Amino acid sequence: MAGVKDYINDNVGRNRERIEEHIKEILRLIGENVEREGLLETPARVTRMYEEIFAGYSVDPRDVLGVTFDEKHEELVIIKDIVYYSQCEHHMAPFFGKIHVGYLPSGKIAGLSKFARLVEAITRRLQVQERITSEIADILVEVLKPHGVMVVVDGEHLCMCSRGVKKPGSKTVTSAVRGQFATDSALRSEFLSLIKG
Ligand SMILES: Nc1nc2c(ncn2[C@@H]2O[C@H](COP(=O)(O)OP(=O)(O)OP(=O)(O)O)[C@@H](O)[C@H]2O)c(=O)[nH]1
Ligand SMILES: [Zn+2]
Repeated sequence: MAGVKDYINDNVGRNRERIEEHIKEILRLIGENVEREGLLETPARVTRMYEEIFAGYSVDPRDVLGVTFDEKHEELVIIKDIVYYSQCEHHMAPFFGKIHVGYLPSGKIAGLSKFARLVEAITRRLQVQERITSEIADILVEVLKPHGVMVVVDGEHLCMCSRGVKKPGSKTVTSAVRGQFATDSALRSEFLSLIKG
């Protein structure tokens, strides 16, 4: 498994030639001329792109929160507007949007950049938006053991825009609440109003 900061899919690296060959074959099968100039490098380019967009498989999301600090602050912390790009597992089409994370620390905080790294590790895979939302919440609960966590994700799914039902601009919003956020509606409202601003 690659180091946390490498963020590259090492399976793709190991299987580069075979992946390139399969992409070439798909191009042939859709009726393309794989010998034309514009496509000569495409299998290699797509393979390099897979190294990036599927980098999450080479990172254990728990590891990115490895560095934590003991801190007395036990009130709301919000990291909002974390942009993500993921690939839907049904069509392998991109979906993207913003992720907002709030938590109530119980003596342990994580470095702010680690929340964005957690998002990267979870979204750079084949995913559904609901699972992204609950995985972020559950991993934060597991590692930081906070009093509560709330995660809100919005997403625009290209499989609903450029194909299929063709509804560009429609947004999916998902949320997950854990701990105190599940029982305290004022806390949920505070979080929601702060992520709007
Ligand atoms: N719940 C959920 N569904 C998703 C997500 N990404 C894509 N989908 C949906 O996955 C479903 C797959 O449905 P299928 O009927 O098997 O596939 P399809 O024939 O291509 O469906 P259409 O998109 O309706 O043309 C579609 O309704 C997609 O909109 C996601 O993150 N969460
Ligand atoms: Zn899809």
